[in-house]
Formats: sequence, structure tokens, C-alpha cells
Amino acid sequence: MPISIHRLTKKFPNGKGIFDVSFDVAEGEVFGFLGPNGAGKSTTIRHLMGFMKPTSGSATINRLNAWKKSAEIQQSVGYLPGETAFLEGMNGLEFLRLLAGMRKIKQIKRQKELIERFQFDVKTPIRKMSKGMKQKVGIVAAFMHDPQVLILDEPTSGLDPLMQNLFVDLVKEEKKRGKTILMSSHSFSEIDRTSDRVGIIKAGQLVAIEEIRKLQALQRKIFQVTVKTSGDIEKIKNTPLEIVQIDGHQIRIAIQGDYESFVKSISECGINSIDIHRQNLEDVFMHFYNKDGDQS
Ligand SMILES: Nc1ncnc2c1ncn2[C@@H]1O[C@H](COP(=O)(O)OP(=O)(O)OP(=O)(O)O)[C@@H](O)[C@H]1O
Repeated sequence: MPISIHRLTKKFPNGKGIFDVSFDVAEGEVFGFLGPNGAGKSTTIRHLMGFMKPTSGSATINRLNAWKKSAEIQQSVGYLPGETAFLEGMNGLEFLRLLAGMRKIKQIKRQKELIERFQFDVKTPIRKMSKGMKQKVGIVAAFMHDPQVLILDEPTSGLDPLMQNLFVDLVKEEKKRGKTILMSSHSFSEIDRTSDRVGIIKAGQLVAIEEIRKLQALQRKIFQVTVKTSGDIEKIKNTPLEIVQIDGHQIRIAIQGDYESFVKSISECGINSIDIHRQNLEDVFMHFYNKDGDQS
């Protein structure tokens, strides 16, 4: 496995930290690492990059122990830190060139492509850059050497929705090219759009790992149907469909996968309109696991 975390524990003197965290990320997989503020996402990621020594357990990248082989790992992995502390005296381009030099890469074509894609003036002095602009420099820095493994700590924080979309497209393209990606986030919708699996961390403990596809299959859709007559409402009431709400000629029906039975059941009705609402994936997840995160 390109990324492997085994029983990783870091106990800070204040008692906080991460405890017995284990998961792997397979080649070509995008793994979303989700959790509230202070849950332990950055601490886990810092161990993977070899910036911290675990109290116990291990973090490995391409079978290299992250703590013992931190120099090799930091050289090769595409890393986007949660808080980008840049050298303030430089402009964006100077910073990227310095980093490319440290990584000994000469090819700057990819760097240029990424700068064009994220549409920013790379020659702006870093101290004058907004949070979003710094984040873009960080994204270019993480992807520009075409790394096989990418570790991204809250990559879209500070980006506007348009730029978030560009970032999601980039992640999807890299996945297609076989890259292994671990990305942390606060936002389920971002993970929903990019990841194969999601891991949830709370108070330093990994409480659940689930395939996104499985959650999507559990996701219910609410069909809001406006029929022509009250007789149509009565017809629908006599079918096995799960009715959530009736309001005049409008009826809301919950469907989980069985669309055929829905179509058959309403085929005899006069219909003015149908609107479809998707249940939020986070709600599916919370329904699937109870509040404490134990599988119910
Ligand atoms: N060096 C440190 N010394 C003491 N406590 C720390 C240290 N680093 C992190 N912590 C604590 O460990 C816990 C996990 O922090 P971490 O930064 O990993 O969370 P996070 O999930 O990345 O949160 P955020 O989304 O806010 O970045 C928090 O309670 C934090 O205060």
C-alpha cells in the first residue's frame, strides 16, 4: 500500500493527540479524511510527512517509515500543509522555483500549466497575497513535480466555489493517472465529489471508514410529485411507496434505489411536475453510524 498507518498514537503532554489510528490508502485511491476542528487530521498527516515522531505505532509511505526516512518522503510526496507558512520576502514564482530547485526538478511545464489553470498572478509578493491565493501557490507546489503520492491538508480552504471546482477536477484527473491521494477536509460534499473512501476522525480516534459508493447507494431521494387531481393522490396512497408528506396535490415520496416501482406506481396518475431532492450524504452517514460514531 502506498500509504499505510498502523496503530499510530501521538500523545501530547496536555493529553490530546491521536490514538491507535490505522488505515491504508491503495494505489490509485483517493481517501477523504474527515473530522471537525481539532480532531487530529493534521497531526496524522504530519506523522505521514515525517515531521513528528509517534509515541507508538507507525506511518509509512511506499514502505518507507515516515519518521526514519523523512528526507526521502518530503522530497517525493506532493504535500499541501494545512497552514501554508511561506517565506514572506518572496513572490509566488520565486517560492515555486526555490522549491523546484530543492526537489531538483528542471521541468517547469507542469508548473506553468497549473498556474494558468488556477488563474493567479504568480509574481505577486507572498506577503500581499490573500489566503486563497496562497492556497493556490500551495496547490501548484504540491502537484508540480507530478508526485505519485499526494497528501493534502484541507486543500480547498480559502478557495472560492469556482476554484474549488477546478481543484476537484484536478484531483479526479490525477486519480485517473493512478495517483494515490489522501486529503483532509471539514466538508463532506468535497469528499463526496472526489473520494473512493472516507475515514472519519473524532477526538483523536478513527471512528469509521466507509466506501463513498456504499453511502451513495444508501442515499435516499425525495421525489416531489405534483398531480392533477385528489384522485391521483388516493391512487398513490394505495401503492407500496413510502410517502413522506402530502400537501394538497403535492406529494413527497422517498425512494432508495427502486425507481422502477416508483415509475410503475405513478404511471396511472395525471402529473404536472416532478422535482427530485437528494438526501445529504452526511445525513446518510450520520444515520448509518450513531452520533458517537459506533456502527449501528
Ligand atoms: N504540538 C501540539 N502540542 C499539544 N497539542 C497539540 C499539538 N498539536 C495538536 N495538538 C492538539 O491535538 C488535537 C488535534 O489537532 P490537529 O491539529 O491534528 O486537528 P485537526 O483535525 O487538524 O484540526 P483542524 O481542522 O482545526 O486543523 C487538538 O486538540 C490540538 O489542540
